[in-house]
Amino acid sequence: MITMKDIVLEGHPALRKRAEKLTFPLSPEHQELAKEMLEFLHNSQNPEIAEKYGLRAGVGLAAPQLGKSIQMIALLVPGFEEEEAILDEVWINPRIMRESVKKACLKDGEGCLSVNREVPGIVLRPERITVKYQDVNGDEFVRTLNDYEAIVVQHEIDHLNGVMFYDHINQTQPMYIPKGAVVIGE
Ligand SMILES: COc1ccccc1NC(=O)N[C@H](C(=O)N(CC(=O)NO)CC1CCCC1)C(C)(C)C
Ligand SMILES: [Zn+2]
Repeated sequence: MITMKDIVLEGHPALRKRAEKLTFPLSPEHQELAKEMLEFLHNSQNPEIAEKYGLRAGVGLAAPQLGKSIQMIALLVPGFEEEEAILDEVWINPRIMRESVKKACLKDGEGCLSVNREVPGIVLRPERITVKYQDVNGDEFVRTLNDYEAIVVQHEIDHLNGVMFYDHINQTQPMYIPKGAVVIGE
């Protein structure tokens, strides 16, 4: 099972490379990796397992964070109360096709499973995105997301392009939120 020691930290080259597109059918190794990545997120959101293995509660994970420079991300965005998760899946070769002009940000900024420090600052991202991706079988999907799930997906796709969340923080005014931006978590 994947635990925190398998997740590379900032400074690892895989976090600053463009990840390779995958072809289908996926190799058995890549099929197994997809399963393990989603299982890590489920484990990390299970209080007993997370406690036992010291897992940070993850909502998304990108293959480069495991040192694998391939275009694969796992997403587990919980629903509200006990309803099922909003996103519980692995996306291959995701590509943002459209993005809104309107921006959104998390009130308290972002963190990262590969960053073991607080990096204060607002991370502005398009509030709504349309993403094309393939599932582990190679079937193609187009999906429009907004708000929190759009932020998670953009954070993970950034990892496939060697981008870290703090690359988006305005160095001169890190806390500045432009007028008209949607603030999530208020
Ligand atoms: C169940 O957990 C939650 C429930 C409700 C709100 C938030 C969370 N958890 C998170 O935001 N978790 C973050 C996360 O997984 N990531 C993913 C990551 O590092 N991917 O590479 C960072 C988030 C920052 C914005 C979007 C993803 C960490 C870095 C704090 C572990
Ligand atoms: Zn991250």
